[in-house]
Amino acid sequence: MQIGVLGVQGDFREHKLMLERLGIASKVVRTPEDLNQVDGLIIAGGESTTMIRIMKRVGLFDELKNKIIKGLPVYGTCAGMILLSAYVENYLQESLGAIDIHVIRNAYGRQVDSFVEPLEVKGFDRPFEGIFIRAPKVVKWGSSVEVLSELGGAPVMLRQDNVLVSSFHPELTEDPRVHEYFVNMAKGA
Ligand SMILES: NC(=O)CC[C@H](N)C(=O)O
Repeated sequence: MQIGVLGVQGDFREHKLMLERLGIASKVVRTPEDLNQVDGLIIAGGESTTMIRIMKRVGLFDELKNKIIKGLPVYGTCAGMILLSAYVENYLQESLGAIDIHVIRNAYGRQVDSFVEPLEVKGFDRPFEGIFIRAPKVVKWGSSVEVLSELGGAPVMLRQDNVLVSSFHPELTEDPRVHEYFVNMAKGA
């Protein structure tokens, strides 16, 4: 089993390190061909508009969309969550429509308003340190979406079948539990 980390932009190296810590083989994905070699994909935080532009240029946008429909397990953090969402409410931009959520970009404020908050996550026996950096807020979600964690009434970690998203950054902590959760998803556990 090999997990891909979308390497077009953003803090994908931190995700790769986390997978390495878990003893999981990983690969930086930059082309549609790379995508054929992975059993799951992580989309890091960064700038969603830049990521879409690069993905379209290299043919990754449509290819990834098809693969997700066919069942490829994906996990998007922050900008990755925006990319996977069904609809971005406050900017005119495309998204992959992989999970039935509506998001508002930068809803928690600017870079200087970044914050850390302990989160209760379904299935975790102790809180997870949620790091929020210009995070998106989920404002609508469908009935087939499972909320795994919330903060102040807004979901911050959600799953729909093969798609996992979080508005926070577990790759910036020392805690591998969210990545472990995704690896188990990719293994079909
Ligand atoms: N840390 C992040 O990924 C920030 C996301 C960024 N604000 C966006 O809208 O794309």
